[in-house]
Amino acid sequence: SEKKIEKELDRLVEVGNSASDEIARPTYLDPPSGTRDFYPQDMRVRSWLFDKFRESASHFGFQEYDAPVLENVQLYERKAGEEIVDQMYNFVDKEGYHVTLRPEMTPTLARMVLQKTNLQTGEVRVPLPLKWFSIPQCWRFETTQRGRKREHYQWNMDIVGVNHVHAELELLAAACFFFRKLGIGPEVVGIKVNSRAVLEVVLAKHGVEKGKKNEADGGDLFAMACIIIDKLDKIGGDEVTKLLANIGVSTDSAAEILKALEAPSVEELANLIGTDCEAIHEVKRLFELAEEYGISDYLVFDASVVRGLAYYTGIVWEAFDRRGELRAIMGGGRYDRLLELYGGEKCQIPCVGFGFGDCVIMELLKDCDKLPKFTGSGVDYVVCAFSPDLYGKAANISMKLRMTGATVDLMPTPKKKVAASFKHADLAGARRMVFVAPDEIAKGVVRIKDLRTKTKNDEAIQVDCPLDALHTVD
Ligand SMILES: CC(=O)Nc1cnc2ccccc2c1
Repeated sequence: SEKKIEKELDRLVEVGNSASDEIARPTYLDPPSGTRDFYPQDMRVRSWLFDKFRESASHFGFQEYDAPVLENVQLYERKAGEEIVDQMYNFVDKEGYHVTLRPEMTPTLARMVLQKTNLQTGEVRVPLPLKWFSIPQCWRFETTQRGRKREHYQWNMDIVGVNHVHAELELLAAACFFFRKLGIGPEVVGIKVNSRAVLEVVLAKHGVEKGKKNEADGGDLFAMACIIIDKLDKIGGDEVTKLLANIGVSTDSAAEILKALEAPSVEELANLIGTDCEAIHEVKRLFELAEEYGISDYLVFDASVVRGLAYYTGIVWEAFDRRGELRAIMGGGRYDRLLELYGGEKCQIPCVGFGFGDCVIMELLKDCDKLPKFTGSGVDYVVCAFSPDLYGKAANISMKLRMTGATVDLMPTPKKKVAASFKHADLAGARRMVFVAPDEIAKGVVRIKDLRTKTKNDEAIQVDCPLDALHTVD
C-alpha cells in the first residue's frame, strides 16, 4: 500500500542522511538488530499509550506486577511446535544456566502464583481471585532476513482463580474499554471469539483425544493440533492437512475438522457436535453477558480462531482491524491447566488472560490519526540569567519556582544575545520565560514573558515575594 511505500521512502531518506557521515559509523552505535531506541519524543507517545493501558487496568481493579526479563528456559519447554518457543532469545550464562529473555509473560505470572502456593495441598497464600497486569518487554530471536522486530512491549492482563465465563467478560470488557478510551470504536476493530473446548469435542471425534500424547515426543496431541490449525490462514488447508497427518489425523478427519472451523455461527457448530455440551453453553453465555457489558458490537464468533499458544484450554479470542490490513492487535484466552503443568495435580487453578502488543496498536492509531499531538516538552518556565554573575540569582529563583510545583528549565550558561535565549526557550517548549537582568534584580524583580501569547507587556515580579505568586497555574 502507499502507506508502506511512504514508510520505506522515509527509511531510505533516513539511511541516506546517516550514510553521508564523513567517517564510517561503528555498527555498535546502532541498537542491536530488531530492537528500538525510544528518544524523548518517542517515549512521550509510548508513555501516553502505557498510561492508557494502566488506566484501563485500574478501572477494572487490576494490580500491577513485574518480574525479571530473564527466566529459565524450562519455563517455556512445551513440546507443541509453537513459534514463540522455537524463537527463544536463550543462552547459557557464565555459571552454565540455560536462561532466556522471556518470550511472553504468562509463564512468569504462573511461576509467581506458584511461588505463593503450597504444591502439596494446592493452597494459594495470596487471596484469589487475583487480577494482575504488567507491561513487560518480551523478546524473540527472529532470523534477521525476516527483518521483524526482536522485542516488543506487551500489556498483559490475567485473572487467576475464576472458572466461570465472568473472567473472560471482564478481560474482554477491559480491552474494549481501552479501545473506546482511545476513540477506536467497534466499526474500526473487532474481537473474534471462539472456544477451544468446542474444538476439542470436534477433534475428539477424529482421534485427537484430550490428554493423549504424541508418541514421537510426548507432546500433547490436542495442543499440537491447535498450533497446526492456527497456521491455517498462513499456510492453507492442504498444508494443514499434511501437518495433521504427521500427528496421526487422517485426511478425511482433517477435512471434517476444517469444515467445523468454517461454521458461521455457534448454532451451526452446535449442530455439528450436539447443542447440550457445556462448551457451547459457555460461548452462548459469553455473548449474552456481552450485551450487559455493552461490548457486543466489538465481538464476533469465529470458529476458526485458535491462537498459537499451546496452553489455551477454553474460550480464546483475538482483536483485529476490520480493514484487514494489520496483524492481530491483541490475543487471549483461558488456560486452566498451566499451573498444574508446572506445579503438579494439586494446582488445578483456573486462569484467563490476554497479551496486547505495543506495535500493531501503534500502527492502527497512526492510521486512524488517534495519536496525541505533543507540543514542546511543556516546561512551565525557562529561566535565564542575563550575565554570568547573575547565574546564582537565576538558580535561586529556579529553586523557588520548583518548590511551588513548577517545572523549570534553568539555562546553564547565559547567552550572548537575547534571541538565542528565546530559541532555547522555544526548543524547550516553555510556556514562560524568566529573565534575570541587572536593573530589575536591583529593584528586586524579574521580568516574565509569556511565550504562548507573546504579550509584549512583561510582568515584573517581586523576587523576594513568596514565589507562589509567580506560579499562577492557568
Ligand atoms: C508486531 C510485533 O512486533 N510483534 C512482536 C514483536 N516482538 C516480539 C517479541 C517476542 C514475542 C513476540 C513478539 C511479537
